[in-house]
Amino acid sequence: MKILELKNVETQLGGSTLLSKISFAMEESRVVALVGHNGAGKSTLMKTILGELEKAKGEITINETSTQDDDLLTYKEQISYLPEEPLLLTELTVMQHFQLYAMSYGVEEAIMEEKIKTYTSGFELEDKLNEYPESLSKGMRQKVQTICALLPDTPLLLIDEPFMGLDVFAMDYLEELIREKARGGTAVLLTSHQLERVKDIADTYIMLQHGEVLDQGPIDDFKTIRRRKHDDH
Ligand SMILES: Nc1ncnc2c1ncn2[C@@H]1O[C@H](COP(=O)(O)OP(=O)(O)OP(=O)(O)O)[C@@H](O)[C@H]1O
Repeated sequence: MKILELKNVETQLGGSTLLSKISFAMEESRVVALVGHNGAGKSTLMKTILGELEKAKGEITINETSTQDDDLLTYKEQISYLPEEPLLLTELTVMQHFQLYAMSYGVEEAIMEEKIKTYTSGFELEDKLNEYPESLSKGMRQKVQTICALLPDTPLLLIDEPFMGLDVFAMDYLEELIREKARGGTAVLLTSHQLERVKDIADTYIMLQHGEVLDQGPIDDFKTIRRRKHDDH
C-alpha cells in the first residue's frame, strides 16, 4: 500500500526556490534513505512533507490524506517526526516529554508504559525519567527526542539525521528499532550522512542535489555521493 506520494513538489522560502520537481512514492514497511550534500534540501523536504514549510506547487498525499483536501490535524496525525536538533522543553521532565508525545497521538497508556520501559532500557535512560533536559548530555537529549518520535505508531516516520550524536551502541539499537517499525508497517524516510549504516537499513534511496531529485533506486545500486564541483552551481 502506498503511504506517501509527492508529485512535482516545489518549496520556496524568502524568494528562493529550495526544492523543485520533487516526485516519489513510498510503500508501507519501506525504509527510504534521503541522501545528498549539506544544503541539498533533505531537511527542507522533510519540513515540507510535515507541513512546517508550505509548498508552492505540487501535491503531497499521506495515506490518502492531503493538506489540500483534509484538515491539517488529520494529515499531521499520520506522521511522526524526529528533527535534526532536539526540541525539548526546559520545563518538562524526560517522562513528561514522553507523556506529552504519547497523549497527543492518542497512544494507549499501557502501550505507552511498555514502550517507555523498553526504549529507556535500550537507550540506558531508565534513571533519567525525572530529569530535566538541561541536566542531560547532548546524546541523552537526542535519545529522549528519538523515543518521543518512536512512541506513536504512525503510517509515516520521518527521521532527520537519527544517528548524529549517538554512541555506537545507541546507533545499533536505533537501527534495530527502525527495522522493527518498518516490520510493523510504518514507512520510514530518513536522512543520514552515515552512508554505510544507511546501506544496511534502507531498501531504496533518493539522492537530492540543489533541491532536486538527482537519482533514486534500490539501495544496492547506490554507489556514493558524487564530489561536489564548484561548477555544479
Ligand atoms: N530558513 C531558511 N531560510 C532560507 N534558506 C534556508 C533556510 N533553511 C534552509 N535553507 C536553505 O535551503 C537549502 C537546503 O537546506 P537543508 O537544510 O534542507 O539541507 P540538508 O540537505 O538538510 O543539509 P544538511 O545535510 O546540512 O543537513 C540550503 O541552501 C539552505 O541554505
